[in-house]
Amino acid sequence: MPTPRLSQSAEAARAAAAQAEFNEKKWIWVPDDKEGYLAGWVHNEDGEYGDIIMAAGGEIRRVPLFTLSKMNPPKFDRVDDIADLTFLNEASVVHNLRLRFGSGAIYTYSGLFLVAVNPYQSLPLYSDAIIHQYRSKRRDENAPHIFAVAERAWVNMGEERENQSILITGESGAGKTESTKKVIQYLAAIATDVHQGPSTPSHSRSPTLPSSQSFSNMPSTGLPRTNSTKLGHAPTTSTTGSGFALTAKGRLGLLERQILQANPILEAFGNAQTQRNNNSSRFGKFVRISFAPDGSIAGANIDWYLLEKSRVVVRSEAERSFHVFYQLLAGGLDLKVTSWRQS
Ligand SMILES: Nc1ncnc2c1ncn2[C@@H]1O[C@H](COP(=O)(O)OP(=O)(O)OP(=O)(O)O)[C@@H](O)[C@H]1O
Repeated sequence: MPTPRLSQSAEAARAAAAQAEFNEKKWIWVPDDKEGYLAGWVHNEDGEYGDIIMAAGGEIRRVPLFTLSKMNPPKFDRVDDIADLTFLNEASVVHNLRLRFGSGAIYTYSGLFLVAVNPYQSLPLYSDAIIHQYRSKRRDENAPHIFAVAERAWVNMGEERENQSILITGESGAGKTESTKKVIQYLAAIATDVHQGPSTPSHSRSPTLPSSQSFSNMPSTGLPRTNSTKLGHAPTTSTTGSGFALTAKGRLGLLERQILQANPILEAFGNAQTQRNNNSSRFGKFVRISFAPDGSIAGANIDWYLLEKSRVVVRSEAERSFHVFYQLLAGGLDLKVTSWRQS
């Protein structure tokens, strides 16, 4: 057996020490108004209450025992899949997401789901190189990522010959619209790969039946009143750049570009600055992408629901109307379009 490298043995020693320290005490999470949860250990239990020594500072807090949550051993820190935690409680989930976020990992699995924590800054996570890193890989071969979800849907479509859906949900400003764009970016790149050539890696077989994948990003209330846009016969006039013009294999096909470039138009008419989000979608969106038997994109359809039309005439003072009005004014005044679009 090869001798472990120093860094590996140092890491193992650190883990063993952390585990030994953990074993010495009854570690728990204490709810905290400011921090959410703080680490501590039980010093003394007395009926329904316990005296807890807080890990940061050594302060002793007397709290009801039912408010405490069990802590997972340190080997579970930064685990890729929350479902792997021994103690699956809110405090442990928040702790894991926080640790991961602190080291730049905004994505974490939770069983079949993917949790995305909005970084509110541009991270180098969506380049062509990263697309290739996720292409044809199983979920456990890479760190959690929205591309892995898109890849899984793609592979399932081919293997099961069934339509696939990806539901993206969250509160306003959580990152639903951005996540939807990343899924489309990935699928467009894959489809272009299929178009362009033979280097499709092993497990990424092309689907053998026409099929479709859909993504919805919908408000949670009300009956849908839908409108729909078909892509595939669109005029050749170009729209503003999508930011996804090229894949590592070359230029995207016309359809792939149309799908990506529809977003700025939709966002101009349906998005507005709110107090929570500078580019808030004021409508629900259902994107359907159809694939041809060879795996290339055959067409796309976008349904939209429940546009908040009242925003045109009434809104709070701190918010704005739909972007398009400001863009028209800016264009008319020969000014630069304001920076509502960040990507
Ligand atoms: N993965 C990401 N990387 C970098 N920034 C992001 C990411 N996701 C979201 N953001 C930032 O957060 C902002 C809000 O995200 P987004 O518009 O996707 O939220 P949303 O959930 O669609 O909100 P709403 O329901 O109000 O439309 C984006 O404009 C962007 O600045």
